[in-house]
Amino acid sequence: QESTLPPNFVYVQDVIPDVVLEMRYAGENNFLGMSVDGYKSPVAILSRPAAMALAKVQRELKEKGYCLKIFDAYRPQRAVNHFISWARKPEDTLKKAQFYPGLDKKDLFSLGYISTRSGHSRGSTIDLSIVDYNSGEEIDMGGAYDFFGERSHHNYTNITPAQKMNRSILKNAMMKYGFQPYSQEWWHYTYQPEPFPNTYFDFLVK
Ligand SMILES: C[C@@H](N)C(=O)N[C@H](C)C(=O)O
Ligand SMILES: [Zn+2]
Repeated sequence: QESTLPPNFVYVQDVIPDVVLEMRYAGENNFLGMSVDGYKSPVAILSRPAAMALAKVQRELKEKGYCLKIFDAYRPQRAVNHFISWARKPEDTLKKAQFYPGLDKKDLFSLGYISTRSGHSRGSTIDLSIVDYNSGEEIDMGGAYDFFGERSHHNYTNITPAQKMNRSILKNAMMKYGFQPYSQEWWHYTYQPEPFPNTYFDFLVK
């Protein structure tokens, strides 16, 4: 499997066999409501250093009864371009109620919820949550993945203490192994130092 990838990229499942994948942009359960350009298979790809660090996160969380669940990892630039063309079609509001009820889709980039030059395309950024290791049930983060609004911000206060604690469990484990959080989205982390800080890759996810 690995031989089809550029040097220093790996399939996350090859490094973390028990990781849970729900690759949203390879299917229709996402803010566009359609599979996104460049995603040919529901697999997660990362730079090797990021994947190795993530394996340490998984090992630590597993001891606490949790398992990582990945929603997105490496994202081809053509997928980002698809996001941009989608945002330019104001008449298409198919998934507005679920993913961006309080916002105009044309503002999602300027408000920081989607990037035209995304860390995901540099290969060391990941969107993820945690689930119960045995049941696979998602841990309550006080907001859904890719909900674009203040509820997703790390400093949002109108969630329960348990939900805050759950966000902290993920954040503390990720930061311990070199992943930096993103203030606007509780699920989005970038491994530092990035092995490809200036390269926006466009190979297919397959
Ligand atoms: C679209 C969302 N999942 C995300 O990853 N947003 C950040 C800002 C990005 O596009 O890099
Ligand atoms: Zn992200």
